[in-house]
Amino acid sequence: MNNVLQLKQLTKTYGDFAAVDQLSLSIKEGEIFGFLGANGAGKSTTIHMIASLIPITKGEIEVLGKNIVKNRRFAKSNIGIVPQEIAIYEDMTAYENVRFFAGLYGLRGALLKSRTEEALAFVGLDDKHRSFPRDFSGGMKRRLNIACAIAHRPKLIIMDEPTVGIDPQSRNYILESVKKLNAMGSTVIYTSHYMEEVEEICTRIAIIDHGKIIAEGTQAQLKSIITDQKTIGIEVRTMEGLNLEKLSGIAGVRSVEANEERREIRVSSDAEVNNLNRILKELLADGMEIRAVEERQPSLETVFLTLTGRSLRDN
Ligand SMILES: Nc1ncnc2c1ncn2[C@@H]1O[C@H](COP(=O)(O)OP(=O)(O)OP(=O)(O)O)[C@@H](O)[C@H]1O
Repeated sequence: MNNVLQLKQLTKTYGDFAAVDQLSLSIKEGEIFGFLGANGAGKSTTIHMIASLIPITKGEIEVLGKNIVKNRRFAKSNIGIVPQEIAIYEDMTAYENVRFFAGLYGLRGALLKSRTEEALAFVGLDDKHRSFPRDFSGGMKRRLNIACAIAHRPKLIIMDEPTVGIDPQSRNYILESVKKLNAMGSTVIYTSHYMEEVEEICTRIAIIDHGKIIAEGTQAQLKSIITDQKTIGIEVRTMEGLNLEKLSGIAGVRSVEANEERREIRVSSDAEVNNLNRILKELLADGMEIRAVEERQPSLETVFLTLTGRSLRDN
């Protein structure tokens, strides 16, 4: 498979501070690639350099094998960016907005018209051609923003936290759209603070911290990095009687999570500590009925926390 995007030692400095620090990465055709990082990790700065919105301090970016600085127009026509801040014109109709952005990418005439209509239909706004975005919900504005970025059918679509602050229905719609765009042949870079979204759609992930990639791979590969912990899932008949504090106090236990829906208790412990008997004994002593005990992979959240020392969400 060909590389759609290649970053070579990409660096962006502001004075002495490196927001992006010699970052190298290859993304292949057909991937949905996730950028995971806490606030300030350098995700947006990287994306802005890829989209030629800010200059590169050092290093190189290639889109479909071509240097983006030397082949500006080529790069632009092959990239569609959905920025973090919604970038649409409130005083233009939905149709005019998409037509305007598609026009910037060089589409003209009948093709401009058909692609504009196609993009609006794709995001489910085909009955809103003449409506103004000022009357739209947050989710509809996001969808319009996506239509503006995809009308020119770019090979690479970059979405910078497209689901922040929108209703669950629009969120699902956007996630489904990402999968559909990917199935139709676009490679996607997706950044999000929501770990579940990344787990649901991304084929490969880079964990970015302080402007560098600290880990990269498929979910299974990232999870296998965590070798100093083991996680067991204990399925119970009901959660009644569950005492999380008591379980957390058992020697070697690092975290305990209860999933009501699946009626599963997940206990992560130091790999070298054998505390399974003790855990089960405590549950039985509290009158719980155990249905199954299985080994589980750590969650992506645990991987992130272990590698970066901080949580994605609460900063
Ligand atoms: N124009 C600028 N001047 C100085 N520092 C900047 C500038 N733009 C970004 N930075 C700094 O670079 C670092 C990376 O910022 P960036 O926006 O890329 O992070 P991020 O991972 O996208 O975070 P977020 O999720 O908040 O968007 C931050 O510390 C930020 O303060």
